Amino acid sequence: MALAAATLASSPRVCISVSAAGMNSSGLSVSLGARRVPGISVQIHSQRRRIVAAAAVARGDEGAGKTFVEEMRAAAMRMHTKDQTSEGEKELEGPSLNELEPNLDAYLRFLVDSKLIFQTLENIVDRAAVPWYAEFRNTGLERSEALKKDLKWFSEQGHTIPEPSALDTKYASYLEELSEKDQQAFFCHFYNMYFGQSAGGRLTGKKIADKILNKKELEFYKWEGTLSELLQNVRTKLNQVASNWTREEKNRCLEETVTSFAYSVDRLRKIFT
Ligand code: HEM
Repeated sequence: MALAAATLASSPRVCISVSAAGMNSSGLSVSLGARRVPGISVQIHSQRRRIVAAAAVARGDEGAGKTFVEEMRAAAMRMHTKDQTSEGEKELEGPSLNELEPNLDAYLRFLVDSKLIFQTLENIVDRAAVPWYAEFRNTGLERSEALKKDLKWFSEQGHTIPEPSALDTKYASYLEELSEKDQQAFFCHFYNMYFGQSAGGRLTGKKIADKILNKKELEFYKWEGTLSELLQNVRTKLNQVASNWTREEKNRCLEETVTSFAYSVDRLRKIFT
């Protein structure tokens, strides 16, 4: 099957190349490195290698003394396109998100999918099958309750709330599985979902609200307390936990950034199609 890089890469600000080579009839399913992830197909080997190599460079030269969260952030920034942030390294392929109109039905689907993923992350840390997950309960960054309120509001406005997409349903299962089998990789998703939402997620939400919601600020983009402090508390805890990880475990976490972006970028992209 022809390369479907276009599926994600030609969409606004999307920077992950996607291969359809392993698609099955139910949609997308391709192995991600050694791990098989149902639901999304991404050519990641070279990207993962680049992220780990860049992390090594950062530790050696430019970033000696970097905390692990700084390493995770650097890996995430590398996955951005240059127009998203000055630290982005990817070329923009296709039109910029700013040039496209968001679609309200698609945005509702995005909110439903986001609720599913945040709820999954929050359930996992609440259950704390791995004891240190409990450190990340009630951080103040939780988003599922806020999204519940937003969806109730849309429903009251007469909108039909859709079911979660098949892809994000699979992503939720993937996170459940990862949380049991690979704590380090799981925490990469945790980090990117919450920190991404507080940065680019907020910017995108504002642009969408300006265009199609008459500037209404959704609860999804509001935090109780001072956001910078909430983020800093979580950074501190993440650094504490990661201080017990081997270099190999840290690298596994960094490599997972590619998969985390693949799912989130796909979720975002659909708002504009
Ligand atoms: C439309 C798409 C996006 C835009 C416009 C965007 C933009 C940004 C911007 C402006 C920053 C702040 C850079 C700075 O500190 O100066 C940022 C940070 C970040 N973004 Fe994105 N981003 C997008 C998508 C994503 C996605 C899909 C993820 C991952 C799921 C993500 C994860 C992150 C993370 C982890 C940070 C670092 C936050 C921190 O250090 O507190 N971003 N992004």
